[in-house]
Amino acid sequence: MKVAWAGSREAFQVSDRMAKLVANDPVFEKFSKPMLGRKELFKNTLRKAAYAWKLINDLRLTEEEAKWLRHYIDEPNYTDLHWEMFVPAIEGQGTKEQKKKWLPLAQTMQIIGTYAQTELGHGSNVQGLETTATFDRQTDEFVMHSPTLTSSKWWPGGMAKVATHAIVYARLIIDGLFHGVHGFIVQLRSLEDHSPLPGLTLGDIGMKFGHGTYNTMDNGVLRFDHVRIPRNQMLMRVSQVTKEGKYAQSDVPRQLLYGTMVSVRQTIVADASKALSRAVCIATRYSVVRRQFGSRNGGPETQVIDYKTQQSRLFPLLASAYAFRFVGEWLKSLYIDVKQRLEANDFSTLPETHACTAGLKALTTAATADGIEECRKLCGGHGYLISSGLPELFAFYVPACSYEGENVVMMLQVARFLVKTVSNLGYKQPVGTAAYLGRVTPLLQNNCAVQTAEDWLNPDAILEAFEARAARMVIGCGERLAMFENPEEGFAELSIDLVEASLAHCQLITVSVFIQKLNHEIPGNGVKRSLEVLCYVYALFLLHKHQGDFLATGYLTPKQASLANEQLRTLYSKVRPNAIAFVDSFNHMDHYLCSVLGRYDGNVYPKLYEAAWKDPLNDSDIVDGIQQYVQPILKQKLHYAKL
Ligand SMILES: CCCCCCCCCCCCCCCCCCC/C=C/C(=O)SCCNC(=O)CCNC(=O)[C@H](O)C(C)(C)COP(=O)(O)OP(=O)(O)OC[C@H]1O[C@@H](n2cnc3c(N)ncnc32)[C@H](O)[C@@H]1OP(=O)(O)O
Ligand SMILES: Cc1cc2nc3c(=O)[nH]c(=O)nc-3n(C[C@H](O)[C@H](O)[C@H](O)COP(=O)(O)OP(=O)(O)OC[C@H]3O[C@@H](n4cnc5c(N)ncnc54)[C@H](O)[C@@H]3O)c2cc1C
Repeated sequence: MKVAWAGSREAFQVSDRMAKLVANDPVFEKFSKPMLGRKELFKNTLRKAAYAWKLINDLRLTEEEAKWLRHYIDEPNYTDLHWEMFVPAIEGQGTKEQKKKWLPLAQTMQIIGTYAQTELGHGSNVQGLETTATFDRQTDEFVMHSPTLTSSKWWPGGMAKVATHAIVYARLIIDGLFHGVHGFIVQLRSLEDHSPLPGLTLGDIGMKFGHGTYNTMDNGVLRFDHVRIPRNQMLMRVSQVTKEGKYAQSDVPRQLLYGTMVSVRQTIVADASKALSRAVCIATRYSVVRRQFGSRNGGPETQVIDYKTQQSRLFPLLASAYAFRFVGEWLKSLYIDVKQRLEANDFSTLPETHACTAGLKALTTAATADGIEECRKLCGGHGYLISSGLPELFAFYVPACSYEGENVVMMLQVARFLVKTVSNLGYKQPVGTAAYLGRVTPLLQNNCAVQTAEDWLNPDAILEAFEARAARMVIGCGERLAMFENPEEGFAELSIDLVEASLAHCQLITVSVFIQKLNHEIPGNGVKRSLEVLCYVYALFLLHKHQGDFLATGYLTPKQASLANEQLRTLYSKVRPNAIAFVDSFNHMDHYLCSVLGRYDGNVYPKLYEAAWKDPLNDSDIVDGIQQYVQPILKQKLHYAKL
């Protein structure tokens, strides 16, 4: 199962080696992080990042190994933006000459970059950005300027204190004419003494949610006061500006300017299963250790994992972790394919890839963020302790619902793709993830054939149910949209239904990828059978949760919906004996989990007790402030005492 989770034996070995490397090196200790103040926390992260870079070079780690190393170090920092956004932006949007100049510098970290798109006043609406890049023909330069307070760049990770360069997104202006938003490579700091270059105001935007996690990152604010950069620092694969000030667009579609976001959204989907599996591992192990009620004749109480209600909250999350792992793997291969096509100037699959990355990013991050919080509740009161590992994980993870495309905004992008697909149905056969929309007639006419709970243990029945629900919701929206004279008005009016239809479409993708995975790639019958159980749990849990959709679209009868729920309860009993094996298969080491409740050896209570004593408040019996503020209260008889 460890191999099935990792994707291959080789992938398992690489990640396992890196996990051990990090866990066994004292530099990467992290248990004391929540006790550090911001400055210490940040410096500590800089130290770890520098040491990691040294290890990557000294040990000559491959790109894959380096990624795992950074993952297990488990502290967001400036290198995330450098590797995940700055470098890909140059790769995707730079010309050959630009790549030749900038990539070697970035790949050896002689320069450190960030991605400066969002502003104080605009994040989702990229076309609304206000920063200007005005071409000056006399000097062959662009003048970068922040004309308003709301045009201040706001959020870019690593920008406040570390990055030497940024890809800055700004409105291109030539001779007073606006030519849309483009990316520019801008140097921010001196490579000699790291001071901000003249004309730039740079700072940190302040502490964020949680304590020890995202505050390791220096998210920054940046303002330009007429800062000049050479013309050849505009990323010119999509559009070019000549030294005469002529603006030209190549055959490459404008959407490629958004290409870096497609790349990172794919990474975010691939990472969702890491965060969810981490929370599920902690909650499952603890649910086996924790006992409440049910003791008879002085015997042990019941393990909380044996309560059906605990299972009904935990096991769907376990199944979701596996589903997200497989859909992440699938999306990665889709993305690798589109990347190769884009390099060869084939843009045909970009719209579908954009819809998949946007929608699955929204689906997986929302379910993971909610899932981590559910795992905290599944651990009862102890889940609220930092030493459970869950509060920090939650604080780290929730912004994923907002960054790289706010989730609702992303679902609306999926909706645009689906509406377009439906309106083209007469003359363009949908392919890939939208192919089912080409079979609307049977999907709209046929109803579910399930008659017994057992009938739900059938991938075809499940797939058809999810296809019919999505098709009916999408087509329904399309029909209602057609009644509006102004399509944009209609889209806005129906946006709530459109977001729901998009979710149904994305859930269909996750369910069908899970089923495909079982059909083709699982080594070992035992592993395959166990994963089948999880696949059914995932699908039937979604069906139960959204049964309103399945019933309202008329595909299911209430009886069939309740048979699905009956089968789901039976499936929980099949998951129970393997629950620990399922979470051990994630291969998460204690160092990575950083959780007293999720320890591999199950030795929870002594370690919980021991962890409490490490709190700085327990350094002495009488702490600072007691004599000054508590003793006087005890010694005086004031108003309320007299009453
Ligand atoms: C416990 C601690 C654990 C710590 C663990 C640490 C582990 C470390 C490991 C390292 C791994 C880390 C990896 C992840 C890194 C993440 C870092 C996060 C940092 C965050 C960065 C950011 O947030 S950057 C800013 C992101 N901003 C956005 O996403 C903005 C969202 N807005 C948009 O994308 C767009 O503006 C829009 C799409 C919403 C609207 O655009 P616009 O108004 O121009 O367009 P239209 O809707 O009219 O669309 C036009 C046309 O284009 C199509 N289209 C839109 N986008 C794309 C695209 N991206 N690609 C292709 N096509 C696109 C759209 O569909 C339209 O097409 P039509 O055919 O015309 O309909
Ligand atoms: C931790 C973190 C790190 C980040 N790192 C970076 C970075 O490195 N570089 C960078 O450039 N940016 C970064 N960002 C910014 C991030 O990309 C934006 O915050 C994100 O894209 C969301 O945009 P917004 O803040 O403008 O949200 P808004 O769009 O203002 O969202 C507010 C609300 O409005 C709703 N809404 C907005 N538009 C619509 C619409 N059309 N229809 C319906 N509802 C709508 C949203 O659903 C949401 O509920 C980071 C953000 C965070 C939290």
